[in-house]
Amino acid sequence: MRMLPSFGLEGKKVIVTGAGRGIGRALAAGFAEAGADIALVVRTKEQLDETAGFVRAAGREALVLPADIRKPEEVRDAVAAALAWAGRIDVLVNNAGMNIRSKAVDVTEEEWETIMQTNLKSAFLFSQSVGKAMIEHGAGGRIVNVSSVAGHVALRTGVVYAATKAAMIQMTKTLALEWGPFGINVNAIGPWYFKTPLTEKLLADPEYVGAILARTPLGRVGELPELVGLAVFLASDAGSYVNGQTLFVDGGMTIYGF
Ligand SMILES: NC(=O)C1=CN([C@@H]2O[C@H](COP(=O)(O)OP(=O)(O)OC[C@H]3O[C@@H](n4cnc5c(N)ncnc54)[C@H](OP(=O)(O)O)[C@@H]3O)[C@@H](O)[C@H]2O)C=CC1
Ligand SMILES: C[C@H](O)[C@@H]1OC(=O)[C@H](O)[C@@H]1O
Repeated sequence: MRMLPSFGLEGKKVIVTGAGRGIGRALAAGFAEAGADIALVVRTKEQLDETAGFVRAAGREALVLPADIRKPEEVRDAVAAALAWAGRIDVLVNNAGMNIRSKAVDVTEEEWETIMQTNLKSAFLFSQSVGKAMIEHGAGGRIVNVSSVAGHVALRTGVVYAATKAAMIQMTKTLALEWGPFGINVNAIGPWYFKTPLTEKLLADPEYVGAILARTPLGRVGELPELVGLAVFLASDAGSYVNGQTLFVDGGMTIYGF
């Protein structure tokens, strides 16, 4: 028996949500470089088309699926279209997410609903549709949820966002328990700061970056390939016995006591 399993994703059929920019675009490009064909889901079609270009430049196929994942019917339609295109789904990456950085006393019900629907409900509905298809197909599968350090430690970037990311961690464990018997691994990654459109304004503020680095043992923010490598590992043969875990890709931030 070989002692080094494959870290590749040759021929795998993958759905990446929030693939229009930032972490989702990096994940889609990295998964394609690892050999996967990618169904890309996001609202802004122009950004989706750009990401599809990266996937095709890696020699892989890309399916562009414009959708507002706050709408359950659009989630179900996207999964159905991906299944019709690929015949099966091997990996689901629940990446799409957003934040409204309000103080708790200022959070409106509309903000609550938007953040919850985008970050948590959509991830569950995608998991439910894809999980059903994986079980019916009978060949197992992988689900990788993009949570956050905010789901594990307290940040100053909003209580509702934090609640969605903590819920993702528990949803990961529970689905891993329920779907493990079907050979479906469910894991999460918990990023600390990475430079994307979601965080670029914050990371442009030297004082804010100083506060980040003061809590980060590695003394720097992450680079997107460092996050992609972890996600590919979880989707690959090399990660086949990891299930129900949340791996923080955070430079050591979540272990920083004093
Ligand atoms: N960047 C960071 O430092 C960190 C990010 N994360 C998490 O990583 C994930 C990606 O974040 P990041 O890349 O930085 O964010 P970006 O804002 O750069 O990208 C978010 C993506 O999600 C999509 N999206 C948002 N709302 C919807 C919707 N309703 N329907 C469909 N697509 C939607 C956006 O596309 P569009 O607007 O076109 O719909 C976009 O493609 C998020 O879950 C975030 O919480 C976690 C920790 C740290
Ligand atoms: C690290 C967090 O997930 C990230 O930091 C921010 O400011 C974003 O809004 C997210 O909360």
